[in-house]
Amino acid sequence: MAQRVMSPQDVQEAYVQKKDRLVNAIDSTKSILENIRVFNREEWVVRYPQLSDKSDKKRPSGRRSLSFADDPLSETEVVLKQDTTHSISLSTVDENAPSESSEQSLSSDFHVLRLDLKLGINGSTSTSAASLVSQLEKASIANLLDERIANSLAHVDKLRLRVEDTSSKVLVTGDLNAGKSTFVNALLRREVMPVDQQPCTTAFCEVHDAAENDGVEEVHVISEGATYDIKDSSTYTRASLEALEDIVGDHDNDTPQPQRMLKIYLSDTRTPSESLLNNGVVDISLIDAPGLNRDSVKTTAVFARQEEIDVVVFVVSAENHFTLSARDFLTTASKEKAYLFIVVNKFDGIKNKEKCKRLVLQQIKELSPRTYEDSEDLVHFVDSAQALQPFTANPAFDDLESSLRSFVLVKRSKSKLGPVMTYLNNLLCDIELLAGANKIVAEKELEQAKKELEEVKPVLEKMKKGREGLEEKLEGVEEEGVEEAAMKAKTIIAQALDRVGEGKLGVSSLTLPSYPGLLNVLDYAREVRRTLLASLDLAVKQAEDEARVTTSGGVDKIKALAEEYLPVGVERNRRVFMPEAMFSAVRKGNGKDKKSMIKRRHSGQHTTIVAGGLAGLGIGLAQRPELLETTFLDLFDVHHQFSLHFGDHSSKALVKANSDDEETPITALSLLSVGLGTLTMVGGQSFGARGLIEGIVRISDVWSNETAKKWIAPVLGAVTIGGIVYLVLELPNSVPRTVGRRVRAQVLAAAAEKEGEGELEFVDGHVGRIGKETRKVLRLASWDLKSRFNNALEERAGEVKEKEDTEKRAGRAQEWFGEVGEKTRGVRGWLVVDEESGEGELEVLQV
Ligand SMILES: Nc1nc2c(ncn2[C@@H]2O[C@H](COP(=O)(O)OP(=O)(O)OP(=O)(O)O)[C@@H](O)[C@H]2O)c(=O)[nH]1
Repeated sequence: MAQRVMSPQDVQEAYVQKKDRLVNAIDSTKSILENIRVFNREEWVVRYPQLSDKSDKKRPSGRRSLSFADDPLSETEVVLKQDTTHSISLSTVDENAPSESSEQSLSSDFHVLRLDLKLGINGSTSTSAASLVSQLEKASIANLLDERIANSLAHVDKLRLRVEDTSSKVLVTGDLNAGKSTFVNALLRREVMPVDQQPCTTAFCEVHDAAENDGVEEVHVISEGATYDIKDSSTYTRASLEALEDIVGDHDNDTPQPQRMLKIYLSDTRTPSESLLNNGVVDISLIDAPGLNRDSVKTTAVFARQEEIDVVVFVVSAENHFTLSARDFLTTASKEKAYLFIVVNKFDGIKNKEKCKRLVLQQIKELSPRTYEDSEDLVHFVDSAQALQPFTANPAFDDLESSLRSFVLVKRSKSKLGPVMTYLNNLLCDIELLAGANKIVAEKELEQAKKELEEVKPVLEKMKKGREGLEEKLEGVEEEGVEEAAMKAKTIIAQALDRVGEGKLGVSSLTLPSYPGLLNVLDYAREVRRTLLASLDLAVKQAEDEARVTTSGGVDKIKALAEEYLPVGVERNRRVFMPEAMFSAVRKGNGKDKKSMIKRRHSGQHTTIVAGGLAGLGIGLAQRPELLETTFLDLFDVHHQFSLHFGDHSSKALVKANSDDEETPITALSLLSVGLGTLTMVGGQSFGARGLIEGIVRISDVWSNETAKKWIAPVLGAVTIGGIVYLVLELPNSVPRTVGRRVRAQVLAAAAEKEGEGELEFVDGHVGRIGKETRKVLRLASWDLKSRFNNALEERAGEVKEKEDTEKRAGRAQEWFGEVGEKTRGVRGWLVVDEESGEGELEVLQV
């Protein structure tokens, strides 16, 4: 207690410092809490940690299992450390680190921010709590936490007001006639309170600095039942200081009166360093309570318990020592409030002062041991009446006064700042725990996001790079396939058509019918025609089959590209390419092929590609009646012979045909020449066209000769008969040729009619159709792959974006919670200095 000589200024300064530190701490805590709320709302759902410290013998001390209210089953082993400032820090367990043995029993639960999440009746077992709590969503827990923080903020606001409130009340009480009023007057250095040898104080007289009442000295008698408000004059009646004696003593002592409350405003002219009321730090008000008697002990005891009473000054007469009621009160009060200041009054009149002191202290020791321990500060032997004498030195009373001032301030920091500090300290602990746990979550999430990004990002990059290549390759496959199919088709069909034109079969798999004899020559011609047409059909079919093979190859290539370009986990096209479904629409008319036509297998997850054919472009020639019609012309093709030799344009109009034939000059047109033309056709091989024409011209010369007219007719007749015979004999060979030529021409004509242009539309039409069909299938397959690829790309991009966002958010949260932890530790640092103070020592204030 060496520091008790500390000057009142020092005490005040220390108090002010402490108060300021506390206010700063409150403000910092508030801002931290507000930031947490904002962060919780805008950036990161703050998780509510649960630390279980199940007594696990194997678990090194300080280790806890960290889980979260919204996810009670995920447990992380953490180390809970408390440093010299009692600051809590959480860190994940480093298995390699040596386990430190910490003897401290660390609190691992929330004090202030605790959420009552245990909904069950016996929610104490972690399993039942876990199962109940797991039903709570992360967000709703965060909301609960937010609410809790909001409440706590409101409370902190109240605490701040309390800390900043500089008013402090000193209750003066004691036995009847102990000299309480005299003591109060001595403190005020004025005779304000009525003093009488008879017990006179019947009201609680609260003395304030007149500054609080605009400098006016007066008495406010608080109306019964009203809550005093200096600004509301209806709650009290005014009276002058002079009337005080009347008010206080204005009744008969025999009838108990309800305790009245008075406010007395006094100006204290002394300097703040001398004045108790106007001390510049706290607005102390003195309350002169009625003397303790049977009726008022309780009232006074209740009064003493009130929060705003910082110090209880107990006045006891040195002459009487402690009466029964005094003992009663002291016992109660010392239990309630450990801070009692005892004034042993009327000491001047005591003869054996040492004995008196000894006896009084002995009694105090019994009644309030803690007061006894600090008796040098807390027990004063004075004479108040003496102190009131002007111009008299009274060191004992001066010492009392100085002690009382310090005591008021120290007790004040105990009673007002202490609880605030404790609350704040607990709150800061909670924030540290919250920040520490959330930092760990953020770290984990960050790691997870990083790990996932490491997997997803390269895939995305590869896809991005591969995108153009894939498109190019797909285009290549399509073009190549179409080109190949078209080329093959062209070769096959054109060759077949040329062969048919020469009277040969378009494909080798068929055989021409054998010649049945002259009588059935027309049937023969019809049969030849049909076979030739069928061979053309087959050629087209062959071309289609080739296209199927080509397309199939293309589809396989696209599949290979899918394997190459689509990342793992993306669903491949599960459709199965069915080559027979290509060109299927054309086949519709063909009963035989119906089965192989369009097979849609709904079984399983396979669906067939249905490639529609191009209807009507010449396939199924052998079924077309207009082409099957066999006429005389199939036996003797007059038009052909005519155009062969004279190349007439009009004949060309009739038979849009063979442009390979060499152009011949146009001469006169006659039936004869047609006939001769027929001949020419028959003997085509041996005579040669030009020779024959020359012959005809020579014959025409003979025609004009008169003598020749006589023999020419029979000669001509014989030649004609011979020719006919020859023609008939030649029929088995000539029919296929004639029919073939006609068929080729007709087919070309029919196709051309359809197309309305160009002569080679039969071949080109089929080639175009086959190419188109091939393209259709390949395009569908590449489109599928492309869309799969693009979807996958988009998905990966989205995933990467999401992961990157998570990474950013978690990174920020980790940093942020780290900062909060640091800040919180800093704020706690300010408090700890104060917290370490002992019980009621003045030295605390010497920080
Ligand atoms: N000699 C001496 N007399 C004192 C002292 N203090 C008070 N007295 C006398 O004791 C009597 C009672 O004093 P009060 O101050 O009225 O006592 P109180 O405790 O306020 O009385 P109640 O309020 O009625 O209980 C008065 O006659 C005072 O003059 C003191 O220090 N020395």
